[in-house]
Amino acid sequence: MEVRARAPGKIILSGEHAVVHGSTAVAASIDLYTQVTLRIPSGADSNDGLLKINLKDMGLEFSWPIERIKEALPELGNPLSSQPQSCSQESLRSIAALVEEQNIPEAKIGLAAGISAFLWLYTSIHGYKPATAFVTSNLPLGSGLGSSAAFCVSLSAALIALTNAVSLDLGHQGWLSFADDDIELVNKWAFEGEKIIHGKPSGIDNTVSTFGNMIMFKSGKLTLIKSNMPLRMLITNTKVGRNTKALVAGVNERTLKHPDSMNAVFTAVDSISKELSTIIQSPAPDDLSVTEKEAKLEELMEMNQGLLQCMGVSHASIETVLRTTLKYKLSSKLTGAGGGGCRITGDLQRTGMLKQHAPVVILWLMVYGLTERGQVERAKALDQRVILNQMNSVLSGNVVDKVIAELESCGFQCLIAGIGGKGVEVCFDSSS
Ligand SMILES: Nc1ncnc2c1ncn2[C@@H]1O[C@H](COP(=O)(O)OP(=O)(O)OP(=O)(O)O)[C@@H](O)[C@H]1O
Ligand SMILES: C[C@@](O)(CCO)CC(=O)[O-]
Ligand SMILES: [Mg+2]
Repeated sequence: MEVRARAPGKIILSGEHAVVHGSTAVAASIDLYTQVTLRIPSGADSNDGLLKINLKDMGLEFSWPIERIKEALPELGNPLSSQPQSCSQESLRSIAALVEEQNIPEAKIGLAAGISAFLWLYTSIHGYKPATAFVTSNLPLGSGLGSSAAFCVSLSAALIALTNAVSLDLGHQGWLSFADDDIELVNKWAFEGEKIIHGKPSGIDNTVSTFGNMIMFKSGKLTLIKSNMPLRMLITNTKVGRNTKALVAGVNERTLKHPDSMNAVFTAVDSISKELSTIIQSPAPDDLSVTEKEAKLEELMEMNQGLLQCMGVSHASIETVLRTTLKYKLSSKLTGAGGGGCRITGDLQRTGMLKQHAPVVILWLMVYGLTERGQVERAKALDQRVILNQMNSVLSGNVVDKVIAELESCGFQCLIAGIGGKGVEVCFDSSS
């Protein structure tokens, strides 16, 4: 039996961190994916009695004799794939011991969290069957683009697809979506995996990776957003090391120290996310309103970035990107968990995690109307005379090319991502 599953990464347009404390956030899927191929051997083909995970991009493989897993996690003999379970502290300790036996290279120790989530999800859903999971991804790990969620969602989808808990057409050619109830199950299992990696996730990352599109999310509930604006994002990767779990814990600590002030910050973020989603969804009847909407979105983004600074999750490298884009009158904000304040960076350095984690932080800015493709889209939406004026001023400066060149000269990486595409899908057909 073999199945492939793929799940997208995400950007958060507004509300990261505050969403963990009950505020509204807005997120969209991006066209970068993690893919998991799960092979469960049948009959004589025993896979040597091993459970394996092969991280193809990194050339790493980890494996455990099934007997060793049985001994470490004896309570998982009767897996209940239709009932997502949280990993107990005791199971977490047993899983940590199984992961430690693998001697993960020091430079890749951040992978331990992902491998732990794999062991929990696999054994909770399939019990003690030998199998191999192959993983590939074009998302940077630990960057703010939801690599952990895309990993947990694609893994959960592949695992669930090979159980009786869902009904899928095994003869279908090409990529296939889950039915409504089944997709909820994938999302719930993925959330259990995210809990192992993040500590205290809000669930926004696994939800947007599962359902795709653009979503508004608050206290575990999602509302799909239909954007009436062709948004494009320039994502800048500052390549500064960070880790979501530590950053979320840092905001939590600050909230315990200054509950009233931090709650006021979270309330402000809630309003920003709500206003942002109203603007994105509102119809654009005339030229002026499109421009006005863009200006308002930029302002809201700037305000959200200021509040993220209050939460202590910005970073000197993020400030450099902000200053650079501001020179071209473009607003940016960090997306995802951010880059760590001085105190958290201190903690990370002490535990050696700064060195060990994939070193990236992402920022984004709107480039609607500023790229060549954006010009075409704007041309469709706006009056030709107005466009010519705007195009002239934009093209003479060639803003996006200039800002990208300057950001890259600082050592950052830039990419323009498509947003709001499909969520998780599976495929049983090895030819596609
Ligand atoms: N393809 C993958 N293979 C194995 N482990 C992965 C993979 N993708 C993510 N992970 C696990 O997730 C961790 C990164 O998760 P983390 O939440 O810190 O960052 P992120 O999800 O990229 O960013 P954010 O949560 O801010 O969006 C990695 O260190 C690893 O343990
Ligand atoms: C920082 C955070 O808000 C988003 C990470 O992408 C954490 C979460 O919501 O789980
Ligand atoms: Mg994550």
